[in-house]
Amino acid sequence: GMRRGLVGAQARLAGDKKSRMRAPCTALGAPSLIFLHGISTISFQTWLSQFKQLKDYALPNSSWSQGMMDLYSKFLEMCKDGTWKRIPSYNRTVDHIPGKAGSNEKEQKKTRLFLRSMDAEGVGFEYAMFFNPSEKRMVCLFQPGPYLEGPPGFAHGGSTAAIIDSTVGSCALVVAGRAMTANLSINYRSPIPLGSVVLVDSKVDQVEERKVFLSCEVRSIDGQTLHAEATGKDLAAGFHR
Ligand SMILES: CCCCC/C=C\C/C=C\C/C=C\C/C=C\CCCC(=O)SCCNC(=O)CCNC(=O)[C@H](O)C(C)(C)COP(=O)(O)OP(=O)(O)OC[C@H]1O[C@@H](n2cnc3c(N)ncnc32)[C@H](O)[C@@H]1OP(=O)(O)O
Repeated sequence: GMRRGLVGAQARLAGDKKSRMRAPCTALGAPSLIFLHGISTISFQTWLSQFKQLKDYALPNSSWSQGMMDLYSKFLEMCKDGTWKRIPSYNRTVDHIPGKAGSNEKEQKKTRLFLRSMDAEGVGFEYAMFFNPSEKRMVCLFQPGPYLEGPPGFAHGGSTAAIIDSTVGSCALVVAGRAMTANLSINYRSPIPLGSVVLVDSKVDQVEERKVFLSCEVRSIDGQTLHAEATGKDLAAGFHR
């Protein structure tokens, strides 16, 4: 069982020099340190899984159009001087929370982050987010796939709301820590063709205690078409729960 495995692994790692060299040492420090202190904070399973590569869905794949690739490369370029940071994207919310990545394996099978819940590439939400710390701005490059249809050939209003909610929500999360969307109001100005690429551009306008006020615009890559505009009100975790 878990306990015996744990003790066995602990002994093996702590005792046997060779395996200590083999186990991956990272910023977390040598495994023995983890076992000295780690046992009380994270389980062996979680410790191990942090080394197991979580699949980052915000990396280019063959379903991305040239437009999506070009926009991605443009933002990647702007990450070089630190102005922008690429936000990794996993298929479970907890995997984004430092220290919780890969936790409770068996639960892992049950829940999926909504926008990462379709198995095939390109059919649903293809997106990648970049954050600009000095502007408190989160942008999301979004390419809606054919399974997000609302009006024939165009994105469903709920899929647009979902990508806006996730971009605004992630912006509030990064700026204010754990946050929930309390209010999201969207004006739909021009339908988004399926397969096109749009930029969801959100920023924090104001923070008042726990309230985070954000605004967001969804535009075509050339900036010429305003598809939607939104305001969001997120509540940073109330801590009274
Ligand atoms: C940890 C950092 C990790 C770093 C992460 C890095 C990258 C992030 C990337 C990916 C993360 C992955 C996934 C996350 C991405 C997307 C998630 C998107 C966000 C969502 O999809 S999230 C789900 C939908 N969301 C809900 O499911 C919320 C249901 N709801 C509630 O849970 C409560 O309703 C709550 C908590 C909102 C408030 O409840 P509460 O008890 O905390 O606050 P309370 O009621 O006391 O109100 C305090 C003051 O806010 C005002 N206020 C309250 N509600 C208002 C409203 N609706 N409109 C206008 N004003 C409102 C009051 O009027 C009062 O104002 P005043 O003080 O002036 O009277």
